[in-house]
Amino acid sequence: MKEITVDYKPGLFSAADPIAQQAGSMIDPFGRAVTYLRVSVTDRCDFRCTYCMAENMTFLPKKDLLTLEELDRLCSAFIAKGVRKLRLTGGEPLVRKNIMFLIRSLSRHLQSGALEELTLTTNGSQLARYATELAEAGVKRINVSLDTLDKEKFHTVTRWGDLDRVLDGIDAALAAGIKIKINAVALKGFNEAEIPQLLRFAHARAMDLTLIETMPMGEIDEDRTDQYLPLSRVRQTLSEQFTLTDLDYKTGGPARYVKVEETGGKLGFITPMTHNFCESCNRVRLTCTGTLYMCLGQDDAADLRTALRASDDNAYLSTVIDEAITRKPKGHDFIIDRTSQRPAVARHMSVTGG
Ligand SMILES: Nc1nc2c(ncn2[C@@H]2O[C@H](COP(=O)(O)OP(=O)(O)OP(=O)(O)O)[C@@H](O)[C@H]2O)c(=O)[nH]1
Ligand SMILES: C[S@@+](CC[C@H](N)C(=O)[O-])C[C@H]1O[C@@H](n2cnc3c(N)ncnc32)[C@H](O)[C@@H]1O
Ligand code: SF4
Ligand code: SF4
Repeated sequence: MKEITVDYKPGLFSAADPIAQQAGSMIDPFGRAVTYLRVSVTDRCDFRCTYCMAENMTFLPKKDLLTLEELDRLCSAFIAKGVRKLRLTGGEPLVRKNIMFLIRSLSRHLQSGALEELTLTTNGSQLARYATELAEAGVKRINVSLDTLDKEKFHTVTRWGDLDRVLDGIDAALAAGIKIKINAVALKGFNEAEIPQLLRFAHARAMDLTLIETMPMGEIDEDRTDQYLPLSRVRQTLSEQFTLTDLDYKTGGPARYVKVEETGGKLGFITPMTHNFCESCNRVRLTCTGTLYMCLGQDDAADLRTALRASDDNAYLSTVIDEAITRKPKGHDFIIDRTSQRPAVARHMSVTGG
């Protein structure tokens, strides 16, 4: 982690940008406004998905985690600086103890109008328990990760997961009035042939489906080459069965959407490997220890925990965030190629929550 020197000059990188002139905006060196914060509230999870975690993970000691009050203070500081969309991730966000305390507390920013969306990305295992409370707290839309509808394959890819629990969770969230988008990582030779079935499953329940290219994160020996499936290939195959019409629909996330005419639903493609979307990046990531990553695919980070604990006043914290934003890189350097000498990003996806 780089040491931070606070030498921030407001407007230094953004004087020409009209958005920058709005009070509180965070503009990076490439003129991109940071309006989306993803917060990994825990590094722990009740699954061990093969593309995300190692089989034997060592988790952070609980004493190293920010408290829920501290996470609230950090999120609120970002909202004061222009964040309009906040997504809780993990690890699995719903396994963090008392998570509803944080969600209920953050929902005040929805009520005040400062925040447009408070949402989460979840593996769905705890949704049956939390769906009603989430809806009551103002969560209108969530993303649920689901790579296969085959019980045994589900257990294989998640190592620990139970498909029926997730399906029950999805039903409970839909019944509570929460909109769902299904996220599926496209995995070569694993769920490739099943994508039409996933599509029909999602669209029959008025859920969008987003496919994701696997990214090379994790230990150096956790090579993703065997799992990687370019979505250009998936789209080509799907277009032999379905009529796909490009849409201009935007969520603030990285997916590009098409309408599937036969099912009437939306299908999104998240293509960090084949069609990099970094030029429109609007997001940064906060971990449960208060580390701020300016890019999912880079190691540079800022220590916000120290800044947070240095003073009860947010002024110093705000200058540290501003300085970090000046270091937001242009994009990632992911390469999936076993012959490449370039290492993958060494942290697991669960640290930054995808
Ligand atoms: N390379 C890269 N991948 C990202 C980024 N944001 C999201 N992803 C990938 O997309 C996946 C799905 O993200 P979600 O957690 O569903 O969030 P989202 O795509 O912003 O969700 P929506 O608000 O529904 O658009 C993540 O798990 C990552 O794998 C990003 O900034 N860079
Ligand atoms: C890290 S998980 C955290 C939230 C929650 N546990 C879940 O699974 O939805 C967030 C997202 O990251 C995705 N993901 C994990 N590892 C990935 C990888 N190597 N490449 C692409 N996406 C990945 C997962 O499929 C999931 O949709
Ligand atoms: S993708 Fe989500 S559910 Fe799967 S191991 Fe990672 S954090 Fe857990
Ligand atoms: S890889 Fe980095 S720069 Fe590109 S979209 Fe993701 S966070 Fe933004």
